[in-house]
Amino acid sequence: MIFTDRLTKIYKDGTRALDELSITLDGKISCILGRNGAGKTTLIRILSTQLLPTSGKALIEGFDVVKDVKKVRKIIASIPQEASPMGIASPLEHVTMYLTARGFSISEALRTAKYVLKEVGLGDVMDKPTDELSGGMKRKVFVAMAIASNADVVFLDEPTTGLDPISRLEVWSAIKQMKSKIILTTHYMEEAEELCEKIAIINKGKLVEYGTVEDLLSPLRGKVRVEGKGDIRVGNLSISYVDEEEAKKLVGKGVIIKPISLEDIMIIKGLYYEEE
Ligand SMILES: Nc1ncnc2c1ncn2[C@@H]1O[C@H](COP(=O)(O)OP(=O)(O)OP(=O)(O)O)[C@@H](O)[C@H]1O
Repeated sequence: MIFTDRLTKIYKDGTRALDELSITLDGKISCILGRNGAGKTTLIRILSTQLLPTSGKALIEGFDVVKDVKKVRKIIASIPQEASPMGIASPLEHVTMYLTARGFSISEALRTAKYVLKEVGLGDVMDKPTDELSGGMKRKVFVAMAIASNADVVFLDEPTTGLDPISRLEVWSAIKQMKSKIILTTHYMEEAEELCEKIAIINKGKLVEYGTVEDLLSPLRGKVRVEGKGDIRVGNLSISYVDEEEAKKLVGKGVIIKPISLEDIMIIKGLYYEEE
């Protein structure tokens, strides 16, 4: 369980990236969803003991991320957004070295590394120097490290950013098979819907909503999204939410009708409106 109490981070330039964020993440896979700049990376960096909070408290499985750093580091694995692999080492060497550093025997590390690299779709390139791999493949090397770690809690900061659709599916499938508790940040709604038991939506460093996909979608239950008609403006788009019966009457009248998704929750919460 991950727990924060009034967690605040104010950077040196005065940016308040987290603003008294109190949250309990209790899902097997919990997602932190938010737009660019919402505070997701700041939260992950604090939880994974890479950054100190300005004030407030955060606990991972009961251990304080400031006072119990060593204990926290033992039970977590984290892939930072900006991680980049060492050029000449192969994906297999990367993952194997990482696992041996975490206490795996060499044979166990090799076996696990090979298995996980195949799972994320890097089976054919696991012996190549990583600097010969594409950007998306390099990203997958780090996702594979976190997945293979088998840590109690694994933090994945935007694990599928920059990946093509097939790679994204491979990573999703590997993530679903993990035994670890996972905290994942994303701004892809479909990723959160596909993977996450619990979702926390944050904006400007504050918690906007927390719950299962069903909980979050409940304000719009029974409705559909109509694009091309309505008072809600998202960029150049007019949007409204209407009952299915009402939507049927709009068919053929130059509108697009779509099922409700988490994106709509972001819209009704005001997170996708034009900036005032
Ligand atoms: N080192 C830093 N110094 C000053 N401000 C920072 C620093 N790192 C992040 N910020 C600011 O803190 C806020 C939150 O940033 P953060 O990277 O946590 O957001 P995010 O939700 O992860 O965004 P993204 O989806 O774009 O990665 C932003 O306004 C950002 O500009």
